[in-house]
Amino acid sequence: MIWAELVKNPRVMKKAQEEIQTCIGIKANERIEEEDLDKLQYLKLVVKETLRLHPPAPLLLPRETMSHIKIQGYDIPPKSLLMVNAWSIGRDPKYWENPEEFNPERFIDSPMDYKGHNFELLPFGSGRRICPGMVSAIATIEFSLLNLLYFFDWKLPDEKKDMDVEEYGDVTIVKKVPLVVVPILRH
Ligand code: HEM
Repeated sequence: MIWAELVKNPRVMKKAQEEIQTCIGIKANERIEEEDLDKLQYLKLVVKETLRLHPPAPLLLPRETMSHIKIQGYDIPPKSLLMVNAWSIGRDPKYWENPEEFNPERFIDSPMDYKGHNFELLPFGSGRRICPGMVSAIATIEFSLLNLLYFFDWKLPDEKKDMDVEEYGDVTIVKKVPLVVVPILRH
């Protein structure tokens, strides 16, 4: 979904590429190293904003209550199945300004993170069942994104006017209509 959002929001794609240009420049050996990621702030915000709008596991994993509990005035009996809708929380106007807008800048100077402490942003869940693959997943996504933005510009095929960001799935979700974008070599 990152590519769908970046192609739909060329301003964001340009800004992420300008940051790469400024902070990494053109590398003589043409190899991006993992340490290069430390220099990039905006690219990380792009990933965070994508996970807010498009959490790949939108309902996390189900929980079962062990005892009688009360949540926001509702009585929940023991052994009830609870689902947490991270997708909907990530778009709730009570917590997010212009929630449908793809705007990585919303995280500038914000302590909000996806590590399970901020319940407004839960793409990896929270608590003792939080995703154990989070660090590895983030490193892989950021590193792949950096490589693809460093080496290529991306655009819609000529016959396409706009990029849709509709999703589809159940436990995990993917882009509903397969992504078609054209890479243009930069270096
Ligand atoms: C963007 C990538 C990923 C996302 C968004 C994601 C998201 C999640 C979420 C939401 C949960 C449920 C957490 C909860 O209910 O509190 C979960 C569980 C889990 N994830 Fe991930 N995950 C990702 C990548 C990975 C990777 C790369 C691995 C393994 C290398 C992994 C392994 C697991 C495992 C084993 C669990 C079950 C943990 C348990 O039930 O105790 N995930 N993940």
